[in-house]
Amino acid sequence: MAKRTFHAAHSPLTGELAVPGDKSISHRAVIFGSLAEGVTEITNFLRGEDCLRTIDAFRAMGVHIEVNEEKITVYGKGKDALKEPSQPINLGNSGTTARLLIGVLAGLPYHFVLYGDDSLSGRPMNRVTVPLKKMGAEIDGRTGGRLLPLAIRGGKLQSIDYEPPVKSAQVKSCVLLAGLLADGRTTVIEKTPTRDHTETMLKGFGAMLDIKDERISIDGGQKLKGANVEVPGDISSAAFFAVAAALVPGSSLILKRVGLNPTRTGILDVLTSMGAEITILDEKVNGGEAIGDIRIDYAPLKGTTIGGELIPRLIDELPIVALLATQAEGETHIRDAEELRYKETDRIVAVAQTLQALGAKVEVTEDGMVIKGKTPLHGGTVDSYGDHRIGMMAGIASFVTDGAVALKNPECINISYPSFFDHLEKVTKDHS
Ligand SMILES: O=C(O)C1=C[C@@H](OP(=O)(O)O)[C@@H](O)[C@H](O)C1
Ligand SMILES: C=C(OP(=O)(O)O)C(=O)O
Repeated sequence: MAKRTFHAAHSPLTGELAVPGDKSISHRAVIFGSLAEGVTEITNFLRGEDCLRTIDAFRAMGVHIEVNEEKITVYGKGKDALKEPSQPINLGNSGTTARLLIGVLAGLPYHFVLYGDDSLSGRPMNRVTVPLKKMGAEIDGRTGGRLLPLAIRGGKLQSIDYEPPVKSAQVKSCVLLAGLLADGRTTVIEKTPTRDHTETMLKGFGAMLDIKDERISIDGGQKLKGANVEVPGDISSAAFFAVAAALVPGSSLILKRVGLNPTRTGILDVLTSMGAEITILDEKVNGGEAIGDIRIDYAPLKGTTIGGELIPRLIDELPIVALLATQAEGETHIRDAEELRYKETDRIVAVAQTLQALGAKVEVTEDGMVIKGKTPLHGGTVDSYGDHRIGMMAGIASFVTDGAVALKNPECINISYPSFFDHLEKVTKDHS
């Protein structure tokens, strides 16, 4: 079993770091490029395992996709050119590939079989199969179509008005993608906003959307046109080094060209409310997405309360926020975050167990956790549980532990941040 040791490193983080491309936007660029007519060039694409699964899935349907050092090129020929794959599609560990792809496949007149790794095979798919079956798709799978492997018989879909029972950009995106391929107007009703990259990119590929208050509507049958996408840095990856800088006295770190879409910047709100100094530099809009540099200056931290509409704006950052909270004066309450239980692991349990193993005081609640700070952390051996965000949280913990953190199963970090170890080495070597 592979193990990785993170030596305790307490010197300030300074200088600049460019984190890899945004995972959500990279997936979508391949999906829309494959459905579009014409060439789509994607720069700063995230070469993490999850996004490579999305490329493989469309290649299996006959889309020509070139992967070069500087860009990904998708030679889209429109959705009617997609072919029935001869083999089952392996989705690996990627929830986003699974949920968004199912929305596309439901609208194609073919048969598909989808499967994933152990983690993905335990994650709920009924959140997307329920609306798609209402639209007319035939889908079956384990436990009555709730879990992978799934078999899909796609075809003609009818439009629906649908209010997802969970706050999920994956579900919204799935229904909008199926709506694009359906007859009539499909509407997703979203009371709490979730990341809106699908809506932004659909427009960038030439589709018309009607967005009024909580209603996002799309008319089926619209043709997409290939477009170029420059993927911003992933704020969910930047969050690990932003937190590291916020943890180590004397740090002043600049994270370059990070996506600042307001549906994703909850982490910056939390860092600020806990006392860290955050400055945005050089902000601009590129392809409908805000982007800029983030400077994080260390300042003493205090506990906070995180819940409600903030949760979807930082759902993937909650593990690293929990580590931050161990070093803040007072209690931090995380509420309304039951969705964490349906990620790569039950992240409420995995975060609590990992931090407790390093000496933190974390109490698990039904929909979140309570973290008591400021608590000294010690070194130890922990497991990623195969969850990239847990593994990276453990790595960043070594900025505050009094001894080394040994991580079992570190390879999962390649899912979203293949250069994580190099970047960790860079910020520690440059400045220790
Ligand atoms: O749409 C997306 O790209 C994502 C949405 C979120 O999932 P949910 O939609 O399940 O909240 C997030 O956790 C995931 O990493 C990426
Ligand atoms: C939950 C995540 O991704 P996905 O749902 O795509 O597996 C994540 O990246 O933290």
